[in-house]
Amino acid sequence: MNNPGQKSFPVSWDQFHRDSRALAWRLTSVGPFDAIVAITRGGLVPAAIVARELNIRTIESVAVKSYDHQAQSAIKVLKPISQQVLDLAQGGGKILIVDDLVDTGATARAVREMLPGAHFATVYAKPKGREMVDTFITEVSQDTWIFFPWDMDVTYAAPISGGTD
Ligand SMILES: O=P(O)(O)OC[C@H]1O[C@H](OP(=O)(O)OP(=O)(O)O)[C@H](O)[C@@H]1O
Ligand SMILES: O=c1[nH]c(=O)c2nc[nH]c2[nH]1
Ligand SMILES: [Mg+2]
Repeated sequence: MNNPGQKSFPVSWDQFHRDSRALAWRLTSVGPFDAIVAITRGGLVPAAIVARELNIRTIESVAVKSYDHQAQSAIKVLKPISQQVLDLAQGGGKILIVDDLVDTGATARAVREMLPGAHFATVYAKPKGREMVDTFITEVSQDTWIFFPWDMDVTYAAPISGGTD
């Protein structure tokens, strides 16, 4: 989670678009894919960009929420993957799962279990979750918080040397 001692890695819309396009380029050697499953909500943005680049028109979403239950993190499925896409995977269709990042890997692990043969791609990865991802673009350290453009606003930044101007 986001603690005061963490490093920060702010990402602009422009950078996110470039990094998502780079992900699409990397995925060209893995596909073609029959469908994308975007993990909401953060995965919706890279999924749209990758779908455009790779000409994928069947796009499904899955919503999961992780929470701590008696010191064990559990996952609740808020919106499951449609039967149509599960059938597609069962019939040999190639499915691409997309999220914005993996951190601990808990979200990725849960969604992978729903689609064991799918290819899992994220734009960013932290070390703990990296092994859950097949393809990603940029790795950041575990103590870094990634700030996505849809979570930010333009605001004043204090000078590096301190002071107010
Ligand atoms: O690897 P993990 O430790 O599971 O963390 C990664 C997940 O956390 C964030 O989503 P979040 O659940 O905060 O919801 P959001 O996408 O709606 O912001 C992020 O978008 C990933 O889906
Ligand atoms: O915006 C976010 N940035 C992160 O680094 C992160 N890790 C888990 N969930 C996250 N959300
Ligand atoms: Mg998410």
